[in-house]
Amino acid sequence: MDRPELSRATQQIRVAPERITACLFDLDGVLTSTAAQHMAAWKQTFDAFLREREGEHFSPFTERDYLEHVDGRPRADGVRQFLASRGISLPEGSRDDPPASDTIHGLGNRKNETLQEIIRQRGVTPYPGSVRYLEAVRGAGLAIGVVTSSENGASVLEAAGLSRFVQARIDGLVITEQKLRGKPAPDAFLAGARALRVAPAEAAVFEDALAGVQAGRAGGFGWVVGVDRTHHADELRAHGADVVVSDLADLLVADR
Ligand SMILES: O=P(O)(O)OC[C@H]1O[C@@H](O)[C@H](O)[C@@H](O)[C@@H]1O
Repeated sequence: MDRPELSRATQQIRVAPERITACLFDLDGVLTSTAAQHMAAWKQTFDAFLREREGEHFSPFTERDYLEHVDGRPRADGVRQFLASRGISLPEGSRDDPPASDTIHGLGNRKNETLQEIIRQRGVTPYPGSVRYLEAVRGAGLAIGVVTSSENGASVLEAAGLSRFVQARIDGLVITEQKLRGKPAPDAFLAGARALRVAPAEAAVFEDALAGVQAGRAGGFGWVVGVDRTHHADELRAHGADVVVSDLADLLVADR
């Protein structure tokens, strides 16, 4: 006869394949719901810029533009890549350009002002399934790192109450400081693995951005998990995800 209490007691929760000893999480859209806030800030910034330049009949910034050119990439790379897709080139400028300047960095800083205002209004929420997964990963004794292109990484983690899980953080500021190439290059994830003292083959990458899964694949990571919150699972697979889930809690499988 089946004895449910007994089988529950003997169930183990498996969080990742056996070879994995460390987990490297992207932040926006993977642990916190801030990907939508980034997208909204980029849309406001680029639409105002394009309207000013091209008049009322400008072609607006779309979700597709975000996924292909901006999502997951460091701020200035996103500006450069999106403008290039529209055949626009601006002077590079420098990191401390005022937000009003029409330079790559000025436009990036304009977006950052808008992002911070949106975050002030809406706050930062962690995905409940991601918190459950982080708890399970920590409980299983795996190391945890966050690898995000965002220069706001530390404050977003703190506001979401997730800093307590994180043993190593590679964020947009570290990427600039250490002159790492941004995603889709694997550099930031490789730096995360080094910080946790694991080989890439022993580490898992969790990413919602096409550029991010591409970086995980390029770095030779042991398990690349795509997180699909905007119906782009096939593209995540095509860019290198081994598995795609819609929520990290879906990875918590009972293993008897
Ligand atoms: O402008 P920030 O906060 O430095 O963020 C840079 C990029 O960080 C990534 O995490 C986001 O996916 C992108 O949307 C964002 O543009």
